[in-house]
Amino acid sequence: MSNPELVDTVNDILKQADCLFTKTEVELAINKMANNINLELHDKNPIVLSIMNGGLIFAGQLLTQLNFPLHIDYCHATRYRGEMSGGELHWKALPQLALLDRTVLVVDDILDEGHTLQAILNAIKAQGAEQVYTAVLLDKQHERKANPDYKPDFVGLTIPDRYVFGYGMDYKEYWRNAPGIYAVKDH
Ligand SMILES: O=P(O)(O)OC[C@H]1O[C@H](OP(=O)(O)OP(=O)(O)O)[C@H](O)[C@@H]1O
Ligand code: HPA
Repeated sequence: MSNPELVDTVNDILKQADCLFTKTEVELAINKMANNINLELHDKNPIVLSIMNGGLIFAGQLLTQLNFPLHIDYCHATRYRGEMSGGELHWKALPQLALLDRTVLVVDDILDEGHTLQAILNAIKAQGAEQVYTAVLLDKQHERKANPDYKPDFVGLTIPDRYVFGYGMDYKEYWRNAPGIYAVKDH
């Protein structure tokens, strides 16, 4: 269903947004993360678990730069569901590979309040994974973290407390394809 008014509105969101990081800057951050992950996980035969949908683009770009044997799987947990603030976590797809005694690298786009990552880590540990690492492209800076002591193993970039989209992250399910990290005007 085409909807010219909607298309205009969605285009305006990108036009009015503030670019926090360009494509080049994000790519550089992902390169650095890949180098660190290569050093740390090269002999661990890990499962790289992408968290859909937001983790899709980051995981895709990261994976081609990992230079060691690994398996790929995904799960889908969502608590924003097209909104700008999070609610209850819904599991839409669980990992298919057996995680027992494996090293798992969880790959997601953003650590915001951290409820999503904590729930995923709990689920992975409950399945008997030997070791769990986390890689997030963005860590949002604020005082609302579910677990303020938790730090991901690999972080690409830190961002201020604004609602962002691009590189897999959505604004009302749009602009996951935006080639940079953008903050919505006035948010
Ligand atoms: O740290 P939190 O406050 O829990 O938020 C982070 C999570 O929120 C987003 O997912 P979302 O629920 O929007 O699902 P989606 O990836 O399918 O868009 C994002 O991709 C992270 O997984
Ligand atoms: O700032 C955000 N943008 C997009 N998705 C998100 N999920 C948590 N925080 C965000």
